[in-house]
Amino acid sequence: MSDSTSLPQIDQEILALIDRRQQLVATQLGGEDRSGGLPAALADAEKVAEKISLTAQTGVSVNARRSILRHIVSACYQASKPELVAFLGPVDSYSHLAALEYFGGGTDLSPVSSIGAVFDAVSRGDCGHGIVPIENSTDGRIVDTLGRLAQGHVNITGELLLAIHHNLLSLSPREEIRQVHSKPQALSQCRGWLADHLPGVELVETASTAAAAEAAAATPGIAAVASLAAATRYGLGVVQASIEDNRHNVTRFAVLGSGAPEPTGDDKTTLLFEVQHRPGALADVMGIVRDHGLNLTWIESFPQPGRPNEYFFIVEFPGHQAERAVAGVIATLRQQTQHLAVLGSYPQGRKV
Ligand SMILES: O=C(O)C(=O)C[C@]1(C(=O)O)C=C[C@@H](O)C=C1
Repeated sequence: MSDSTSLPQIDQEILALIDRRQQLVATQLGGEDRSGGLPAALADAEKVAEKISLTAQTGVSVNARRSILRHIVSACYQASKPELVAFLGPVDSYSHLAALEYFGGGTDLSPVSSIGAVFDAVSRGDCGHGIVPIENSTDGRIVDTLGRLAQGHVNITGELLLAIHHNLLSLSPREEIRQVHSKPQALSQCRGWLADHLPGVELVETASTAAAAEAAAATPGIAAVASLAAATRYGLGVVQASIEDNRHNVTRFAVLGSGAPEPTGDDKTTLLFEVQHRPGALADVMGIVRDHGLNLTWIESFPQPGRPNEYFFIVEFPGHQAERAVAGVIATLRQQTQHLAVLGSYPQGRKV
């Protein structure tokens, strides 16, 4: 066989194998919520890529194997149960990078212009899932996300922890930068660096870091705080890489949907509730969680719009609502709090 005939033939064989794989995925998925299994299938594909790479002495790199297999896995899911995933765009925002990591590059991703629009797309059913930032290790909670979670209508079905490295991007050299644009959270995560290196330069808030990159690409003298992927996409120079104040800057993303994932043995549960306006009410809630042997991993309070001195609380702890201890906490809290909502029990997120 000559090279010119063998390569197309191999490509045909690869595609035929992918079709075979997709048919198997379609059979296995049946009526199930496809995204329950997708992150696990992507993780399995990564293990296969690593295992094969250990025995193969030559050939394509581990990274290439990893991304090819991940793409095949998500494309098979997409072909078996098509759906759209909404994220805060435009493309190459951190939310986009989180969506690619969680759902793989074979899933159809739909950019929208705000966090609220992600919630709208999922609650209206235009998109099967959405992904939104919920908490950052430097800057804390993402208020827009908590406000919309409090309104109900969608569940949390998964999470992902993404390492965030910000970059100063521009068409211009540093000395010609007059304005720095970005999402308030990104500006805040770099405020020390910006104060030290660009004192007095105007900071301009945008709807997302990728929207800032678009603005920087349109006008010399404007810089954006955004991802390296955005630099490539929008044709910007990297004036300075890694300008986040905290080297271990991580943003936790919540995956939104309407389903309820099955227990995996490594899950967490998120609850939202109001407590009565009396001394010790919140301490009582914490006591209930402790008495069931559970360890609170997150607690946030935020004001109820239009009701002074009244707060929602959001708490997270390990375990699934199908497990006895978690079910016990939920049942007791239902009696002792107001408007308790289980926002979701879902697999603990991995950090990438
Ligand atoms: O603007 C983006 O690129 C986003 O995806 C949003 C967002 C956020 O609001 O936290 C996500 C991750 C980073 O923390 C900075 C910005």
